[in-house]
Amino acid sequence: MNTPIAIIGSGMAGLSAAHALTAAGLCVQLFDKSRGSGGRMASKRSEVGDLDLGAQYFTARDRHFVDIVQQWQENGWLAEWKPALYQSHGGQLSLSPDTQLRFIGVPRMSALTRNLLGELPATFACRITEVFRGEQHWHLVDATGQSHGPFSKVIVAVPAPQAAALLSAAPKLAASVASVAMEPVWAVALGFDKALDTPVEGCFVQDSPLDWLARNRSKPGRASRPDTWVLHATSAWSRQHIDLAPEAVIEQLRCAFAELIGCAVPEADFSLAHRWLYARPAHAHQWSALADADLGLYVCGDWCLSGRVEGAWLSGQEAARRLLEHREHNS
Ligand SMILES: Cc1cc2nc3c(=O)[nH]c(=O)nc-3n(C[C@H](O)[C@H](O)[C@H](O)COP(=O)(O)OP(=O)(O)OC[C@H]3O[C@@H](n4cnc5c(N)ncnc54)[C@H](O)[C@@H]3O)c2cc1C
Ligand SMILES: NC(=O)C1=CC=CN([C@@H]2O[C@H](COP(=O)(O)OP(=O)(O)OC[C@H]3O[C@@H](n4cnc5c(N)ncnc54)[C@H](OP(=O)(O)O)[C@@H]3O)[C@@H](O)[C@H]2O)C1
Repeated sequence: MNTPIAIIGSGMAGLSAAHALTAAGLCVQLFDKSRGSGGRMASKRSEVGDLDLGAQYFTARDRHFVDIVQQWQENGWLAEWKPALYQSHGGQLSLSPDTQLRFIGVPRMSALTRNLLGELPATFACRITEVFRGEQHWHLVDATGQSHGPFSKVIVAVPAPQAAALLSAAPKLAASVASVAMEPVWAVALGFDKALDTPVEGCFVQDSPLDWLARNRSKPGRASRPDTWVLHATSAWSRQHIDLAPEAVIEQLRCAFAELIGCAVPEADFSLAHRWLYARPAHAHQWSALADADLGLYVCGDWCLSGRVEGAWLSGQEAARRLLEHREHNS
């Protein structure tokens, strides 16, 4: 049997690499520090239903990604989201329809990555802290000190600041990855027993602590009651308020929401806040994926490209392609 390939991170990039490698007949083993797959495409189960706190939707522009998105849609894992879209500039709210196709996992964003995970071998609640190479093979050590291996190659598919810490075996690679800054985002969910009196279902926001807001019930497959909303702060606001208590974040973003939405906003009947420390890369890159192919160490993630779901998928594909290419040349 093949010595398996370790993939650290079961977000879109890690799952994309896993699919490309298993399609080529190789064995993979995924590891994730969370209890499930999906990473920043996660959805939170709550008393008011599932809430997509990270990625809100995604677009498909690359033709390979367009093709796979179509397959996922045919499998019933995705739906198109057609919200009544608004924009807010300087406090002025206006309708902002466009023709962009936007996709979401159904019945929650994380359903897509759960479907992609399928039966792939994966170890969850396992934070990898060390990646080292023995004489012939790679081994991983987790936060409890347990070691995992042997593996023929390793793909690190986690946000850049977390990846850099795992790359001490390849100092040049580690230095490139460590140069990538990622920005935080505070996300807040609000639930109202009595629906808000507004036609807004999604809104791109400028000149506010908020960057984006979405109304859950406008998304296919979501509960219609209570009326729940997800608000994202800008990265600048999130950085400035990084250590603010969640209750204070909720109140400040609720006030910003009330100022722009153009209808009465009562106290929320439900609220929660989630802090994404590494939400998006500070700058876009055109790296696709990074590697020390002779060592057998590969790095991928949205931050190698656009900082979007599409970029994460493309980056995972590229890491797998480079691994397979190197393997072929050396066989
Ligand atoms: C608030 C927010 C809103 C967003 N909105 C959009 C949007 O509307 N549209 C869009 O296209 N994109 C959006 N994005 C970006 C999108 O979510 C990401 O581009 C994409 O999900 C990244 O996938 P990834 O696999 O590269 O990384 P991740 O999803 O971060 O996956 C990395 C995985 O690695 C795991 N991990 C990390 N360190 C370790 C370790 N040491 N050991 C084991 N496991 C580890 C994590 O638990 C995680 O599951 C948004 C992101 C956020 C945070
Ligand atoms: N919050 C986070 O941490 C994020 C991390 C990574 C990505 N984030 C957001 O994801 C969205 C995905 O971008 P894309 O796939 O390119 O989607 P688009 O819908 O095309 O949006 C891109 C960008 O364009 C502006 N925009 C698009 N449509 C409209 C419209 N109808 N009216 C007004 N503006 C529109 C908008 O940019 P602004 O700078 O104007 O707000 C969109 O952001 C994308 O939203 C990322 O921010 C979040």
